[in-house]
Amino acid sequence: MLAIHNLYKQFGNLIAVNDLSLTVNKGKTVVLMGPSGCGKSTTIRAINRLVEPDRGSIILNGANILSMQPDELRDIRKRIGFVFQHFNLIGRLTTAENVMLGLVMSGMDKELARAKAVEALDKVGLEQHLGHKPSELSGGQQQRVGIARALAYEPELMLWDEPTASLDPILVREVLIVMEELARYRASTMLVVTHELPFALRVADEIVLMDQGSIVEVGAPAQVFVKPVSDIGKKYKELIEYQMNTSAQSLAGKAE
Ligand SMILES: Nc1ncnc2c1ncn2[C@@H]1O[C@H](COP(=O)(O)OP(=O)(O)OP(=O)(O)O)[C@@H](O)[C@H]1O
Repeated sequence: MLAIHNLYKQFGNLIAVNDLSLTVNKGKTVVLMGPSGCGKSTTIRAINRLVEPDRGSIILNGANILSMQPDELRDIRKRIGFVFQHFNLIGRLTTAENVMLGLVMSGMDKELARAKAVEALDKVGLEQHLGHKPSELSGGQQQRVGIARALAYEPELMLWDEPTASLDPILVREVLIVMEELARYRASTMLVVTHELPFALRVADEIVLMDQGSIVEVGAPAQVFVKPVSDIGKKYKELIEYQMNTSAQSLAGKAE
């Protein structure tokens, strides 16, 4: 279980995250949404201390990540998978080698690391591409390698920071399908920053809406997007209604 209490981060005069508290229960998928610049990435990056908050606590299974020393932090990072917007694969390495690299560098035997890489790549549907270089893969496949790289550690918590934001829209779907499968069938605990409304609607156990560094609304998708109480929630509701008006059914009507 992940519990964030009173997280606060300022960049110069700008308050990026303002006394934010949030809980993610084991096995649940929580989707963090909100306008650009509202502090979503800063929050999620603070969890494995890619950003150093000014104050607050981040408790994962009883231990406060923000008070950990470097060696404890190194260990906890192995238990937290992080999928970034940019996949940062190493071009001269194969798919399997990219996934193995972190495991081998953290001291794992090469054969075992390879077996874990193959297993993780199988989970994201890339078992046929073990020997391919990133340049031989589509953007969606490259991001699935990025997901496998995080999964190979068998993390207890998966953090996703806009994993589809740099993808061609046509390739977004294959990544969302993998994420949905992980959320539904593999009982990972997931905190996801995304602007993908269909994913949030289909997969989230809970939606957390942020605005200007603070949480403004929390609830199940059916609550937040159907009966919103916050201004941001109301804007998402309008957006969903707008998108539904261009659904396949109404397109079919136009084609007749
Ligand atoms: N390293 C930094 N130095 C200075 N300002 C920063 C830094 N990182 C983030 N910010 C600022 O903090 C605020 C919150 O940024 P953050 O990236 O957390 O927002 P976000 O909600 O993830 O936005 P987006 O959806 O556009 O990624 C923004 O105003 C951003 O410009």
